[in-house]
Amino acid sequence: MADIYEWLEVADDSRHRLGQPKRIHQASLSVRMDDGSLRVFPAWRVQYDDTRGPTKGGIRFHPDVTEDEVATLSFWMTLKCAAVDLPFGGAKGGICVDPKTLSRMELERLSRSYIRAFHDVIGPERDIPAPDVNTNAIIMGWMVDEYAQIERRHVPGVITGKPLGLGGSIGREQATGAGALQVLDMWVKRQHQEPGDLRVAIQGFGNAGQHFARLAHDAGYNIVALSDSQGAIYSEEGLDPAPILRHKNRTRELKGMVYCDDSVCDAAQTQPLSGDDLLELDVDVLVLAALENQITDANADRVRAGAIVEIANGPVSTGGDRVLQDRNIPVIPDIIANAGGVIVSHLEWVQNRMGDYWSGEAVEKQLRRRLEREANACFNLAEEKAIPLRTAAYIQGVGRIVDAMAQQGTQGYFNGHHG
Ligand SMILES: NC(=O)C1=CN([C@@H]2O[C@H](COP(=O)(O)OP(=O)(O)OC[C@H]3O[C@@H](n4cnc5c(N)ncnc54)[C@H](OP(=O)(O)O)[C@@H]3O)[C@@H](O)[C@H]2O)C=CC1
Ligand SMILES: O=C(O)CCC(=O)C(=O)O
Repeated sequence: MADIYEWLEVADDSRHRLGQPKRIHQASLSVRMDDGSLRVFPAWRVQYDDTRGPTKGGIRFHPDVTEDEVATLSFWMTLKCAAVDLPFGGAKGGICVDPKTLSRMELERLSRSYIRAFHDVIGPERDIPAPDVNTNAIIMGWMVDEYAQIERRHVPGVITGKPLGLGGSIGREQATGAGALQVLDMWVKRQHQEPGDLRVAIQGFGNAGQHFARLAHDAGYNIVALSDSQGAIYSEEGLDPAPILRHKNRTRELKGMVYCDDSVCDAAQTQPLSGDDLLELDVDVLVLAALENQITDANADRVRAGAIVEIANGPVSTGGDRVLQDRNIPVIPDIIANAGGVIVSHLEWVQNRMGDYWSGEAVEKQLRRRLEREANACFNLAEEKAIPLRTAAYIQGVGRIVDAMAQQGTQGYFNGHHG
């Protein structure tokens, strides 16, 4: 961050405030298992900065979740919301759990217990959770219901990414993938390239990766490789994500696709691949849509992609970024590339507060307009100053945050402003 602060001549007060999270909430969630035993899961909600508005960010269920990880993710949420000019600060939540080992009832009890633990620190004007890794609309539905039961009233604006029947927004489900494709399209156009000429490999086939793959395929990109946590598949001829998604939903893993007898899958041309090998394929675009630290200083010198799109948060480490910069491999950074999700979450929150709901076209139009404006501003700044796209995106986000801090005056923060 030091270079960003130098660029913007950020005052010491703001540097101190942005140097650590404003609030870290921790809880131990006791959950009754189906067999009668009790398990306790560590959980966090970290609210990094609320200068520009209520804090916003997803909740992650993963066995590797730690307080440090949630805090880092909450910092990136703060930068992301500011970089695309949403009236939100940044937060993130997490539970250290492998949700794949839980039954549906156990998962529901765990999700509800998260809300009971953090009920007092979230709310539509305080902190608004949403889905992230291994959480989805169904889980958000349980959570918003738990919050309503505690409050004894409907409060749909407390959580976004909900099912439509509980106040969710049309378009939120695919928003992260759709936004990432829009940003990639804009970048491709600036390079005077055509989607049909580009070979794309995608790491991660969950909410963000699946929708990106489907929409990119429809837009003419040639998807040659896909991976999930169990392995990868590759086809020189190109993969059609639709039947692959059906297979994944049926079997929960991609790699068996090679041997499946789905008539749309040409097994002869689809080969298995290791997840690590996917990262080193000779492709035009490598899309990272799984977890952090996938490209580091240990493997960045073996990347052969022409460009990288970060749909995941932090998939390229600082060391990896340095190597890619030296090798002139552009990285379209997470806080712009994956901002479609939180942009439509904002639209959902606005609809909840108005009590009126919009068509898919209206949501899509607003998403496109905001991303076009903010991604273009980032691309222009990078070009004008000859700086990496990530530096430009950070300048865009941090600039707005420190301006707002300056406008607050000097005393509010220290007096426990906003709680
Ligand atoms: N959902 C959203 O709206 C947003 C998500 N993001 C970010 O996008 C990323 C993905 O999130 P999301 O799609 O929601 O999460 P999901 O849980 O829906 O999907 C994650 C995907 O990553 C796969 N995966 C996990 N580990 C690996 C690995 N080592 N190699 C390859 N694939 C792996 C999972 O495999 P498997 O299917 O086998 O479990 C799964 O397919 C995260 O970084 C998240 O923070 C960012 C903005 C918004
Ligand atoms: O939709 C949201 O509020 C946040 C999604 C998220 O967690 C993210 O953008 O990383």
